[in-house]
This record gives sequence, C-alpha cells and structure tokens, in this order.
Amino acid sequence: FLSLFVYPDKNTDELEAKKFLDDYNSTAEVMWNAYTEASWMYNTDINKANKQLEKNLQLSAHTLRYGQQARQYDTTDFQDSSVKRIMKKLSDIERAALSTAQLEEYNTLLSNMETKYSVAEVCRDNGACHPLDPDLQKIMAESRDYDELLFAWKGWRDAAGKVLRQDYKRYVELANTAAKLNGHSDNGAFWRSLYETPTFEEDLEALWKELEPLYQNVHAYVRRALYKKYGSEHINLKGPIPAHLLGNMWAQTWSGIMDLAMPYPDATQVDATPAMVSQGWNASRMFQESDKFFTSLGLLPMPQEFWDKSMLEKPSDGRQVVCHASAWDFYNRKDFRIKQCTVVTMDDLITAHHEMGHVQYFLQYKDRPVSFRDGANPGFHEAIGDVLALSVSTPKHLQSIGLLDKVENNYESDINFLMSMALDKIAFLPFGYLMDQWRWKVFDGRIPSTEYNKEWWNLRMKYQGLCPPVTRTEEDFDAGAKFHIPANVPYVRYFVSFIIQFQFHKALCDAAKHTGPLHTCDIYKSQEAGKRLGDVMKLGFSKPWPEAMTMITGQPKMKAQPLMDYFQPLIQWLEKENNKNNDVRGWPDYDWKPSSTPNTFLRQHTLRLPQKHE
Ligand SMILES: CC(=O)N[C@@H](CC(=O)O)C(=O)NC[C@H](CC1(C(=O)N[C@@H](Cc2ccc(O)cc2)C(=O)O)CCCC1)C(=O)O
Ligand SMILES: [Zn+2]
Repeated sequence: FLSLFVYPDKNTDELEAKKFLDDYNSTAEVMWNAYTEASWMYNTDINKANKQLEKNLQLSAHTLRYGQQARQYDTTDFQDSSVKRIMKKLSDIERAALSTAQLEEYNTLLSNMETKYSVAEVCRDNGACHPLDPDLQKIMAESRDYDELLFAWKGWRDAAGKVLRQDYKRYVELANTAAKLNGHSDNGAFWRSLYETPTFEEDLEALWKELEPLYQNVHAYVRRALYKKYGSEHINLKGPIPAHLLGNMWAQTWSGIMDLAMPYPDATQVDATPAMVSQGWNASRMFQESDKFFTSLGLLPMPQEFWDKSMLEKPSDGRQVVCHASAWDFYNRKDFRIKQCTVVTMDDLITAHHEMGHVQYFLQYKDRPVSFRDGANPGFHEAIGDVLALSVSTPKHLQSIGLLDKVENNYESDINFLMSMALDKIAFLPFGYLMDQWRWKVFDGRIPSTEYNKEWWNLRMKYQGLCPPVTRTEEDFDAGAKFHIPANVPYVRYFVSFIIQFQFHKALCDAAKHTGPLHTCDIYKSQEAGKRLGDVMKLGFSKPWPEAMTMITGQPKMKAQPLMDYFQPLIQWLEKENNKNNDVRGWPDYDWKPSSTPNTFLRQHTLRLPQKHE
C-alpha cells in the first residue's frame, strides 16, 4: 500500500546513485578548481579582464545539471547514509535555480558590490586618499582624536556604504527568488538551514541572554574609560557609546583601545607587537610560527604549494587586490592558499592563525567527496584557528616564542590579560549576533528597504549599546560598509564560533591534562589535543555537527559555560569595579545624542570665514 506513495518515475537504484555521485565528484573537482583559480586571479589583481574571466567560469550550469539529476532519485530506502546526505545537499542548487537573465544580473550585482567595496577610499581636502586597509584601519585603532576618528568613520560609510544601497536592494530580491525556487521561505531561511538545527534561532537567543550580562559589564567599564578620555561632552555614562571610539571601524572588537581600558597599567604588558617589530618579524615568519603550532599538535604541515602560491602581503606593484583576509581550497587536494595583506602586529598574528585554521580543515578533509569538504557547520570552520590562537595569546606562550620578555604570574597581570581577551571576544558577541539578525529580517521582509539604516541602528543600539556619532538617514547604508554584507558572506558563523571555540578550548585543555585556570592553558605540543581536533576536521560535513561536537566535548550542544569559566576572574573584577564607580549596566538614556557641533576637525580646515582684508 505504502508503495503507492513513491512517485512512479523516481529512481530508487542505490548502485546507480553511487555511480552518479562518482561522476558528479570528479567533474565538480575540475569545475570548482577552474572557478577558484579565476576567482583567485580576480581577488589578487582586480581588473576588467579578470573580472570577466571569473564571471564566465560560473559553476551554475554544472550545479543545475547535476542538481536536476539528483532530484530524480528517491533515497528513502538507501542503505548508505552518505549517499542520502550528498543527494540531499545536491538537490539545493542555490542561484542556479534562477533564469539565465536573473543569474547574469545576480552575478553582476555581486561582482560590482565586491569591486566597489574593495576599491573604496576616503580622500582629504589636500587630495591624499586612504584605503580601508591599512590606512583607515590604522586610524581607527590608533587615533585618539575624536574628529579624526569621525573623519575616517563617516568617510568610509560615504565611500563604501552609501554607494551600495541600490545594488543591495536588487540582490536581496534575486537571492530570495533563488531561495524560494529551492523550497525555502527566503534567503535567510536557506542560510539557517545549513546548521540543520530546528531550534537554531531559539538556541542562539538563549546563548545571547546568558552572555548579555557579561557584555553589559564590559560595556559599562569601557564607557567609563572613554569618559575619562573624551569627557562628558562626548560620553554619557548612562547612554550608548558613539560608535567611532572603540578602536575598530565597525566597533566589532575593541582591543584597539586596550591602552585606554588597561586595568593595571603598571602590570605586565600583553601586546606582542613591539617585540615583533623590533625583532624584524615579517608575514612569512608569522605564518611559519603558526604552522609550527599546528604541527606541534600532530596536525598537518602546510604543503610547499601553499608557501609558493599564497599572497601573504599586499603587493607593492600597484595591483589592486581584495585585502580582506581569506583562505582558499582549490578542490584538487593539493592546492590551498591564504590571501592576507599582513601587517606586523599581534592582531595579524592572530588573524594568521585564524586563516591557517581554515587551511588545516581543508587539508584534513581533502580526500572526502567534494560535498563533504565543508565544516561540520560554518561555525566549526571559523573556530579552529581561533582555538589555537587562545593558546598562542597567553603571556606564557608569547614569552616562550620571545615576544614578551617578563611575565608575572600575579593577579593584576591576569586581569590585564583577561581584559585584552574580553575586548575582542566578549565585545564581539553582540556584533556577531546582530549582523544576521538584520539580514534575516531584510530577507524575510520585516525590514523593508526604506528602513535599512534605521533598523541597522536600532539593532546596533539594542545589542551593542552604540549610537552613530553623527545623524544618519536613509540616504546612508551603513550595513553595506561591512565587508560581509556586499560580499554575500553569512555572519552568524562567527557568533557560533566565539561560543564553541571556548568549548573546544576547555575540552582540548582537559585532553592536554592542563591544571589551573582555563585562561592560562596553552595546548602547545599536546598530541592528545591535536588528535581530538584532527579527527573532527577529518569528518568535514559528513556527519551532523552535534556528532562532531560530542566527539570533542562529550556532549552535543552549544554551551556558554566554558566562555564564562574562562572569563570568571574578570567578571568578578568588573562587577566590583563597576559597582565602585556606581556605573549603570546598559544604556537607559537610549535617546541621548553625541554633541552634533560641526566637526571641529573640518572646522579647522574649511569653516574659517575669509576676513575682509584677505
Ligand atoms: C574563500 C573564502 O572566502 N574562505 C573563507 C573561509 C571559509 O569559509 O573556508 C574566508 O577566508 N573568509 C574570510 C574571513 C576573513 C576574516 C573575517 O572576515 N572575520 C570576521 C569575523 C571575525 C572577527 C574577529 C576574529 O578574531 C575572527 C573572525 C570579520 O573580520 O568581521 C578577516 C579576519 C579574520 C577572518 C574568514 O577567514 O572568516
Ligand atoms: Zn574564518
């Protein structure tokens, strides 16, 4: 009787399905390799020819052909779970579901948005022009001049955000069309489906609710530090913080203002940058150091081809490149690269480990079918490098590689270290969470294009307790000034990563038989830790991620507790410090606005009125 419900013409031959998948796999390797080469060419030499080449080598024809064939199979009674899993993944053909004309328009929009973002720069009255990388990033991290920061902050949003608004609006429509053609309610639903977790949104909200008090304590403390620096004219101790004062163009991580927030200035320094510079470190040395850490755990070394073909520094031959760091799998099991406009700083040493984490994952799953050459979920791929960086960042480890001379094991040094980590890891959580909150609402229509910017700032206020330093309107498109928005790269993976990397760190520290506080753990040279991580990376996307989570941590869920354990000493210190200062947690004066006097930086340069005699 049940057999009547099997569609008559569906193919239920499992052997045929396996042959079909072998054919798919070998053709996919060839097609994806060619496309990735073209994309690499464009990213490392932005010009019309390379842009055209990348557009020509689209994978959609291949995806469409094999996707349609995959849909002819009914895998219900198949024995091999991998065959079922791959068939399911192949059946979602993403943008290949669009018509030829729509697909052409979609790819053109993505290419144009990426180009506009990558070539944007901010020019001064004297004609000097500044790209984001490294110029504006350097100003945002190092300048302590309210108006200079405002110049870079506003200038970047005018140059990179504003110009993308129309492209973005049309991209949303086409992305949703493709998602619906694949059976999703909208593109946000498609992005969330990659986690295969029915309670995904509720789980994330629960994690955020657990961690929000930690964030509000860090926010209150940093607001007090900025009040000391910029005064009551610019900071309201009961209000949101102007978004350009946090040491980063998007206020996503705050370690750039560690000097203003250092709890015990006389205790140990935690920044290795001065030593790296004085010892003449360069990009290659930074990546070699990272490679040494991975191999010390018994993980795989970078192949020679990696060293030969990566782009580890911004080219000096005038080529325009996409400077935003990235790790590349060329899908031929041999060629893996990193593209990073590396500068010699501690920050970029951490980023190097982050990118090397991606390549290690590529290496570990390279012999799997192409459909399984992915993280257990996108957050896993983002967490690997950061887990190792948690060990590298410890004063003990930095001293062992000669980047910190004296290290004291006392309370004050501990608090200084934990503050530097919190300014990155805790400060990031609300940003990592709100980025796709905004996009999910844009995709499902709760945020119409007429309210892109209003809703962006509502979320920036709600989660981060930030406000724009100058008035914003719907002429602006501030979300577009953040790489991942025009680049069509989902972001909640980073929120997931910042939670699970502490679960992994705790589990690997246990495997390494670490004793003492979690934040002092350095898993360097632990083969046991390396094996636990390597075995999960080898799985790739072949098993649902809760199985991978259980292999590392012994349980299947995302949990906030390890992050809270790691920061426990600092949380207690912050509670005491904020109570001592009588500081309010949160920003009850939510409608306070920073002084909107004309930007004194500009006033010095343009608003002086000519005198009669001039
Ligand atoms: C071919 C391709 O695109 N490959 C993917 C990897 C893959 O999917 O296989 C890839 O390389 N993506 C680039 C992206 C780069 C970075 C990033 O964008 N980071 C976020 C969030 C964040 C912030 C602080 C932090 O400590 C860690 C993360 C940001 O800067 O906002 C820049 C610096 C670090 C990571 C990346 O590596 O994730
Ligand atoms: Zn990453």
